[in-house]
Amino acid sequence: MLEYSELYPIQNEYRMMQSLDGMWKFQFDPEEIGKKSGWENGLPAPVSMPVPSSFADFFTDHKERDYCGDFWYETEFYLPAEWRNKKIWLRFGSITHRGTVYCNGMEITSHEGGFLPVLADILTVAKPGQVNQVVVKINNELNETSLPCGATKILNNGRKLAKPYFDFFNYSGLQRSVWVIALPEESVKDYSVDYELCGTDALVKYEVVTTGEHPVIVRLLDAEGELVAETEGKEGILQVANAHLWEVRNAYLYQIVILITDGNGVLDEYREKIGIRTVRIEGTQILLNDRPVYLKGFGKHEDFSILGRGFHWGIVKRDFECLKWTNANCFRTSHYPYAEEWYQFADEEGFLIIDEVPAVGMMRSTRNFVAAGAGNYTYFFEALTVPELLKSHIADTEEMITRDKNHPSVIAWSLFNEPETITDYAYEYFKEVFAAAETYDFQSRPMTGAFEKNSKPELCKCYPLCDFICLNRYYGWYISGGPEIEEAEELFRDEMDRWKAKELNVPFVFTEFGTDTMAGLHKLPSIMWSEEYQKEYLEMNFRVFDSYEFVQGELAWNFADFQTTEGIMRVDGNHKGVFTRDRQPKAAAVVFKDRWEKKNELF
Ligand SMILES: O=C(O)[C@H]1O[C@@H](Oc2ccc([N+](=O)[O-])cc2)[C@H](O)[C@@H](O)[C@@H]1O
Repeated sequence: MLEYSELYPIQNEYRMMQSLDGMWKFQFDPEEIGKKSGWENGLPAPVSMPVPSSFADFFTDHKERDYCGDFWYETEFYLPAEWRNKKIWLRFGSITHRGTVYCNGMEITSHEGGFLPVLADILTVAKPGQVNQVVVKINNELNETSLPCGATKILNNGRKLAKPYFDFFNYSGLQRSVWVIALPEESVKDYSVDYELCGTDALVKYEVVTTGEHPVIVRLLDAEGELVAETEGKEGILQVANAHLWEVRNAYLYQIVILITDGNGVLDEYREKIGIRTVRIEGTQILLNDRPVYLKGFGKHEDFSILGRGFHWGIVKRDFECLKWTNANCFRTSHYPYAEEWYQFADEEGFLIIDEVPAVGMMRSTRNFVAAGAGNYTYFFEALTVPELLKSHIADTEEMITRDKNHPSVIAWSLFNEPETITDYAYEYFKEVFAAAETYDFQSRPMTGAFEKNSKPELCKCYPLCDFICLNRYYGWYISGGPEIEEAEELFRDEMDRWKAKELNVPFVFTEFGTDTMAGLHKLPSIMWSEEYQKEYLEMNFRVFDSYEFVQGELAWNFADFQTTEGIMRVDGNHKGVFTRDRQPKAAAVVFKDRWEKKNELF
């Protein structure tokens, strides 16, 4: 159980909030002198830096864009005098990858892991009715004891460089919104909901955690704001007659209202939109509200020019318009939990999400695709540092599930992407991760992970942990690409036949397949990297998917082109996007649009 509340901040009579988004001060600390020199009291020579944003792509110099090490942010805020009797917190949507928060010069908290909220209790140091200072010391180095995995190289001149074991750029900084929030002394800390359908009615089972002992009232309002159910107690069941279900691309949202009362009045109120739906696996099918659903969509990234991984509602809006245009119904938050607003919007739009922890790069290589491509065994889970990594993995899993567990859009947890899975060491490691994850989700959603090509049916030790199996496969790209595509299809079918022969009786979802494609490069006959080849590759993949009834979803890699570390396999980023980085369609987008229009998601 986390010590602080991960509930998304809201404003009402009892809860207040103030955004700290805007222009902050910023300073690199390559010599690591900040702490010794008292930078927690104010930065000596700062530049300006927008929040939320990654810092990297604002700069025009290599040393700044590729900066790896410690760096600091600073801002000020006025704390309203009327908030005097409240609990005061700073809430960072994330601090990437780790940071220490100071308020008025005092160290408040530290957090490891760059993709989940950080809460800092500043009650004892913040001054109501005055201007207060916030300083954050951040570090963006990669290692093998926290997620995502990588290494940090030190050049001869002492400069540090990130060496990710994955291909997305190591964007960092304050990439999500920052708030000051004021909560009542006794407040709603957390709540969970789960659903059961009984004919046309539904049961909403709930659990509420508060910071005190006073009684709790829970109400359910329909989309018009009319009361449909009410009950008392920190756990209980709300009965909903003629329930409107939250369906794929047809989202009906209720509002849950949680009140703490002391007999004289209300002490706190928390409200949030929720959707009534069930999700479970039965045989080879994924059932949403007891009906099979075929997943259609993409793996994505939080990635955009200039902002890097910085949150902007404009990107959310455009991406959902493009997703809807392709007739998609799902995406995977590869390879880390996204800003919370993505899930809120998916709840509204009726999109399904496979929510992924940042467990990527669990194969020792400067670029995991080199190791993956070569099939090299890298002894990853035999290192002495593995117990510490496991702790971070479980902590991130707890924080992700605690944060996202009430979103109707979230239908499954992905607990890894492309680790080494062929040893008993890997199995023992992931067994612990899955066992922990199970204890955090009130809805017991299906759990999975994405397997790369060395996780073959005969060798992979970890697939039995998964409720459904996700495969990342590149037959026709990394394997037998271009003129060899017919052979790629045979090899692909051969692997699928071997999975089929295992009679696992679980759904399979393709969580990656795709080709790098330069937008505007046309060639007849096709060559690899041309728009024509991307289409031919997809048509081949679709033939294979459609030959196996246990294939219950296809999430292409990637929704859009995205930035990566520089290297011999990437030309200004990864170009497997079906859309360009500025969200314009390549020819393949129409292939998806047509296929998914015909491929009705509900059977
Ligand atoms: O390369 C890609 O575009 C994507 O592929 C995935 O990694 C692989 C790379 C190479 C091979 N291979 O050589 O077979 C297999 C998998 C990663 O999950 C993803 O983050 C990355 O962007």
